[in-house]
Amino acid sequence: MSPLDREEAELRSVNQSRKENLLLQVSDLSKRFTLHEQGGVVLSVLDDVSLSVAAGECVALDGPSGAGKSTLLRCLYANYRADKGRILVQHGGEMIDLLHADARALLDIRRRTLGYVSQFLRVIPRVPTLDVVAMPLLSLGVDREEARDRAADLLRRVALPEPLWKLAPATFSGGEQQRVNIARGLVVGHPILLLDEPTASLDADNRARVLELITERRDAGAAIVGIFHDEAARSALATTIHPVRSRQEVAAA
Ligand SMILES: Nc1ncnc2c1ncn2[C@@H]1O[C@H](COP(=O)(O)OP(=O)(O)OP(=O)(O)O)[C@@H](O)[C@H]1O
Repeated sequence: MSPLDREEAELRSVNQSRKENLLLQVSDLSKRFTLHEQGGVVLSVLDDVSLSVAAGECVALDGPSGAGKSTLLRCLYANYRADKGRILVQHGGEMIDLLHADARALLDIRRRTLGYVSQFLRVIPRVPTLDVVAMPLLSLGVDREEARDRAADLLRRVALPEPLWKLAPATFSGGEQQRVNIARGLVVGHPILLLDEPTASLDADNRARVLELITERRDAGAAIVGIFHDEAARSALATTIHPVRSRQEVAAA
């Protein structure tokens, strides 16, 4: 393909994204790991993955253990750098390719547009839960009182008992930590959400609360990509199932 043809194809795909209100468009994404400490073995995990997510859609990544679901989610958050392909994200009215975004642009995309709820809570020690949840809003410049009010609303929605709000979450149970993680991940109201097993450690009541929250976000127009091993979560949330099938091709160095 000549540079001119490529430019034209890119323009066509950007215009198409606008028309369909695609918030995330992934094309031909590949990722390999080179295990330098194990003889330089190369593990080919993602091979030409393409998917797109419009406002109000939830794509569930499906595939056996080791297929590359978490790797794909991490690539979409640019935690892992994909080797090839495009990850177009609608940010500030433009489609921006995460693979070519510089550190400053990436930070802004993560602050405003792209939210990620990992499986486990990672926080700065000794910060009270209410501030942990309010922090993403503070980093956007939201006033402290308003940030804390919005954090409190979410902690109420996930039924985290109020006496715990002033404590740091390090000693909380697995399910409590997961609910803090979800509250923090949803507090900004990012238009694109990446969810890695958001209900894995929750009992039935708390799972239902969290699913209701995420469903509300989806129906309000968020574009979601998630891993949901939990069948109840998947059937409540997914509008599309996207199979992930790693070829698990291993090559010697
Ligand atoms: N940082 C890394 N370095 C080397 N290999 C990795 C790395 N991260 C993932 N892998 C490999 O990539 C493959 C896919 O892993 P991944 O965690 O994405 O699978 P998954 O589909 O999410 O599995 P599960 O459902 O068990 O969580 C695995 O073989 C794993 O060993």
